[in-house]
Amino acid sequence: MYSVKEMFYTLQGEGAHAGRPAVFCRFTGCNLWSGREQDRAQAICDFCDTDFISTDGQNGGKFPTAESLASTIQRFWPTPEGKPFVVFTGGEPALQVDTPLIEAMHLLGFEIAIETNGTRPLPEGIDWICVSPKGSSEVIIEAGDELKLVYPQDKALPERFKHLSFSHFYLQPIDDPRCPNATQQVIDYCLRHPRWKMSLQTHKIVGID
Ligand SMILES: C[S@@+](CC[C@H](N)C(=O)[O-])C[C@H]1O[C@@H](n2cnc3c(N)ncnc32)[C@H](O)[C@@H]1O
Ligand SMILES: Nc1nc2[nH]cc(C(=O)O)c2c(=O)[nH]1
Ligand code: SF4
Ligand SMILES: [Mg+2]
Repeated sequence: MYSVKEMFYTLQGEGAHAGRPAVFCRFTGCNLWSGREQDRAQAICDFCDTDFISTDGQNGGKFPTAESLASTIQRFWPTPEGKPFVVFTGGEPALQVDTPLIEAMHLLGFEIAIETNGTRPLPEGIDWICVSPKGSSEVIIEAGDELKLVYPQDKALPERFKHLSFSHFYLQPIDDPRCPNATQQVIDYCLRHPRWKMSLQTHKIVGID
């Protein structure tokens, strides 16, 4: 059984695929925060910008099989032309994405991306792996396509991750009222350490999902 908060068709806002049309499938639940505001201050990840509790979002629900979830995702793709693209996110999608779901999406011709905190194993076959480390948590996914670190984080400094095997290294300004100058801090860090690039949350800038 897969538990999905919401699904929608939009442009990927972040990272190397920013601007690319994609179906977003947001799973419920996370291993680094309960999702409840009263638990935020104690959470390993305390700056999350997302509601991932329960299946009450747009097109959310429970899906008993990989095929039923895959065919629902396919319905959001507008045309048979081109390569359809799905982004699995959450919450923490690594808690639910499994081999049957990867195989079902590939059978429908989809390219598959994941946004993960990197603390849980992933099934084989995901086409684009984005790892976004959180605070003091241990990252076990040490290779992938992009490492996208929310910055600044006291307990997750960029130096800890720069040796890992990723094709792209991004710093994404933290969207948090406690840190109003995060974008300038990212600019300054990238200019001093040019292996890092800036990732902006462009969907928030233009006002789309
Ligand atoms: C909501 S998370 C879900 C996927 C996964 N749990 C993770 O953390 O990567 C999706 C993306 O949003 C980023 N993100 C979450 N809260 C943010 C914030 N306040 N400011 C900037 N990026 C944020 C995460 O780092 C991650 O790259
Ligand atoms: N447009 C858009 N792009 C995104 N990239 C990562 C997102 C996420 O919440 O995982 C996200 C999101 O929520 N919306
Ligand atoms: S790990 Fe991801 S989903 Fe979980 S609380 Fe942090 S940003 Fe949100
Ligand atoms: Mg988001």
